[in-house]
Amino acid sequence: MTIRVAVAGATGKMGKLALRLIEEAPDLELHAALGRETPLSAIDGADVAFDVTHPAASADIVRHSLSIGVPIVVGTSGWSAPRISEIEAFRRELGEGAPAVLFVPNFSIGSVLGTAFAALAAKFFDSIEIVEAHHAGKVDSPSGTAVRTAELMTAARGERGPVAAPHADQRARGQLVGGIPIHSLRLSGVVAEQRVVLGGDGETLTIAHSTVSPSSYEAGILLALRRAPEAEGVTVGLDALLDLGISSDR
Ligand SMILES: NC(=O)C1=CN([C@@H]2O[C@H](COP(=O)(O)OP(=O)(O)OC[C@H]3O[C@@H](n4cnc5c(N)ncnc54)[C@H](OP(=O)(O)O)[C@@H]3O)[C@@H](O)[C@H]2O)C=CC1
Ligand SMILES: O=C(O)C1=N[C@H](C(=O)O)C[C@H](O)C1
Repeated sequence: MTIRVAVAGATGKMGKLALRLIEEAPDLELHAALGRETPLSAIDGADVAFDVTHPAASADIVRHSLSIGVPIVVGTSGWSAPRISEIEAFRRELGEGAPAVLFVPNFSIGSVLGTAFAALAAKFFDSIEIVEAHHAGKVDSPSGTAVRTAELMTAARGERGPVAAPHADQRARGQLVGGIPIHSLRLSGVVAEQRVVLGGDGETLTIAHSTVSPSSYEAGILLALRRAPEAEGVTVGLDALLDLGISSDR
């Protein structure tokens, strides 16, 4: 079966990457390539929508896609847990049979594993801080990956409770997500990096991931596009589509 894909953000870096992958894949076909000015009705009739736009535009695209019965893969950043809850409520209003949404903070397999390892380690340490670095053109901070990592680590701590983040009221201590400080660097020469540093009694553990080329996103994009038409409900994170053998409940 051929999966017809509508790409929102088609003029951007990720959109162009998706167009190439669709062109090369025998089981995928381009339904529509949406630019900033393209009416969202161009999505109508697709088997799956793929959103890689801007945090300010993504919610309208997701809502439109759900309203017309098209499942959607969302790669755009800025989807924190409270914003995802709003989409869950919107889907419930649409009733049974509402299409699936796959929020994917990071399509890179190494990044997904790094986040899963961080969640696994979270309850064993007193202190946790995240340092993420991205290319200078990134418009949002902290990164969606860092927010997701902090949310999963906070949830995984359970009864251990929040980490110690002394002097967190000082601006240089980063932005707190779930009590975990996130420090964002925006630099020429960088694609995307994340370093989770955990501190305990007489030791630190660092979990670091680097995307050195956008090619790291390709396998994850293809996996998400192929799974979305049969998916149900709201899924967050590519880990849900992979057999990691460890749990990272949201
Ligand atoms: N999940 C993941 O693994 C990854 C996610 N991302 C995220 O994907 C998103 C896109 O990244 P990237 O391709 O690098 O960014 P680009 O800036 O290269 O492209 C952004 C795209 O979104 C469009 N756009 C911008 N503003 C709006 C708007 N208000 N309404 C509709 N369309 C708009 C742009 O159109 P125009 O050309 O007209 O400006 C362009 O097509 C970002 O949120 C980024 O963080 C990026 C890499 C990996
Ligand atoms: O804007 C980017 O480039 C990226 N954005 C995503 C994020 O915010 O985490 C994913 C990846 O880090 C690249």
